[in-house]
Amino acid sequence: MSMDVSQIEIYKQQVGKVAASLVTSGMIVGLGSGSTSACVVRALGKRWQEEGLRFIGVPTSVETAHLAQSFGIELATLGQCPELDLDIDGADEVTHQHYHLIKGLGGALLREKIVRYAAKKFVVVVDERKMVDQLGDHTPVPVEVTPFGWEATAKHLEKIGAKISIRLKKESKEFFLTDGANMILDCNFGLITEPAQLEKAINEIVGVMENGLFVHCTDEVLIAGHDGIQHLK
Ligand SMILES: O=C(CO)[C@H](O)[C@H](O)COP(=O)(O)O
Repeated sequence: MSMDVSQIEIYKQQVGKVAASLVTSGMIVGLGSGSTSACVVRALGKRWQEEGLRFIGVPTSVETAHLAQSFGIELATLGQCPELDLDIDGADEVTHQHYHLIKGLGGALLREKIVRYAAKKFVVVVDERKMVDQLGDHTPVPVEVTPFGWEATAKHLEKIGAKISIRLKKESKEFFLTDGANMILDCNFGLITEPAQLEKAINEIVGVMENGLFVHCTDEVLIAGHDGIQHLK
């Protein structure tokens, strides 16, 4: 679905504002990564500064931590706050049925998944381009691997059907490294019919830290599009 860049930006800001309205004072909130999550953090920052909203944020990336801190938002680690009331994060693909996700084009999938599973409720924020019938529609599955022996890990991934593209930094030909200093192998499996099985099969491979399939774990989806905001539960 092709769309004007400025229109997409407006959608992200709209959905960010609605997601931020779900946070109430006293909550412990997971703060996702990526450009849509950044809109949520900005909207929360505005509420923090203008309304005196007070909550504790648990960031899923260094970039998100810096953005939240720029508004004065109080942050904690999972060590300090192991149980979250709510986690709000973006996604690269969301299925219409069951709200299964592919995440990790922004490279924060391991921390995002850890934070998600520490939260009682998970709300996903997207624009309508991200909605698909089946995962693998237009996005590979990002797989976070430890750099030691990554070539062997890649061979195992190929054996289960992955066509691999090594994630590089945009500005150079160096390997992209996550906040945890791991590499990302973007794995194209075509259309994914059994996401739960694939999520498990990938994570059984030695050297794999985590993959970007989030299966049966989304509680609500906020979708910004030409009809306004849809709130699916
Ligand atoms: O999973 C993510 C980062 O690891 C992001 O949430 C996902 O890539 C969506 O990003 P954006 O909102 O910029 O499209």
